[in-house]
Amino acid sequence: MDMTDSPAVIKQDEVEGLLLYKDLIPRLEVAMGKFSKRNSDELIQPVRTVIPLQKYNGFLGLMPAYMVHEDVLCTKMVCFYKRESGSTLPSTQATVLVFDPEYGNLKAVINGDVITAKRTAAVSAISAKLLMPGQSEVLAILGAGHQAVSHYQVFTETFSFREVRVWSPRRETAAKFASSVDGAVSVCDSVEEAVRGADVIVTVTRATEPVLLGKWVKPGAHVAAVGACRPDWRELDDDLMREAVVYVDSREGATAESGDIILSGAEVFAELGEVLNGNKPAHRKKTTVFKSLGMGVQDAVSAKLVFDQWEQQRKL
Ligand SMILES: NC(=O)C1=CN([C@@H]2O[C@H](COP(=O)(O)OP(=O)(O)OC[C@H]3O[C@@H](n4cnc5c(N)ncnc54)[C@H](O)[C@@H]3O)[C@@H](O)[C@H]2O)C=CC1
Ligand SMILES: O=C(O)C1=NCCCC1
Repeated sequence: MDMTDSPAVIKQDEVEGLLLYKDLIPRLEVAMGKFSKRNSDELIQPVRTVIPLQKYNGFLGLMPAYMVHEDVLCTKMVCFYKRESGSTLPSTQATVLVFDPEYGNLKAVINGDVITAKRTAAVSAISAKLLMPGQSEVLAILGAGHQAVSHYQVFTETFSFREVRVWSPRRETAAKFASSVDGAVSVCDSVEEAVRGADVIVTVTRATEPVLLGKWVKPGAHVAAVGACRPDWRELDDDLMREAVVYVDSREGATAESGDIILSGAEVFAELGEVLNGNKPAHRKKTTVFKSLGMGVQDAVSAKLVFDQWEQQRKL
């Protein structure tokens, strides 16, 4: 591609076909490991800038990242909203801009919704691979929207659960989710019913108050907590946050943005990257929480994969 060319525009259905978990997961592991080394000669990713859209109960997040080993410079722009429980509007909408790091020209405008869905789910799967109990048989998913679908896909592709359960505040939303995926899913009427005895719990809700209480969580279970990405929003209660060993994607992100961490006063034990680097242990036998906030480097490796494959296909 020449630097005077118009940028490629890569749409949602194309991204869907180009971004596969088998390619994404190892690259995310490398990127998170490098991030945790904090070597600015290799990788730069500041905490995202968040602009409130007060009139619309929303936020714009700007998520730039530069990664030398992948030679990728990009920024995601993601709008996310506090929605009513029954709203059918999307909670997040995203676009990723990819630049040539040498010259600064815009190379691609990529739909960011599939990237956001898949890279978030892939990172939760990495957390589970490291932290879930050895014999994990039951997966519970709280929330039944976009992230629930991508989490279901990668968790069932990567692990073998005997049972998968789902809960949503509206039963019909959970039932619709269950009938849309390939495979059996039990629809639960309460959070307690969904999580009792579960080995792995994924929280992918729009909740702003705790929905998952520590007293319902089996000791030793792993929780991948994906929602509640504002300092005053919660998905998990204080009991769970204080009893669990807490892992995060980025310490700076978590201590700036996670209501579950800030308001509970829970201590962050490690970043996933530190575990991947062998610098911190994975406490598989203890109750663990992975608090995900999302990182620009995760979008950057995803965008690079999509763009490289899009270019290859164009040459055929
Ligand atoms: N950590 C990260 O990197 C990312 C986090 N997110 C967050 O993940 C969450 C889920 O995102 P999407 O699946 O795209 O949203 P979505 O709007 O597609 O689905 C959210 C689901 O949450 C449930 N829900 C709605 N209101 C609720 C309430 N008051 N209490 C409990 N459950 C409720 C419903 O089942 C709904 O389908 C959101 O909070 C979003 O901001 C999204 C992208 C990346
Ligand atoms: O990383 C992301 O992308 C998001 N994180 C928190 C909320 C919306 C999107």
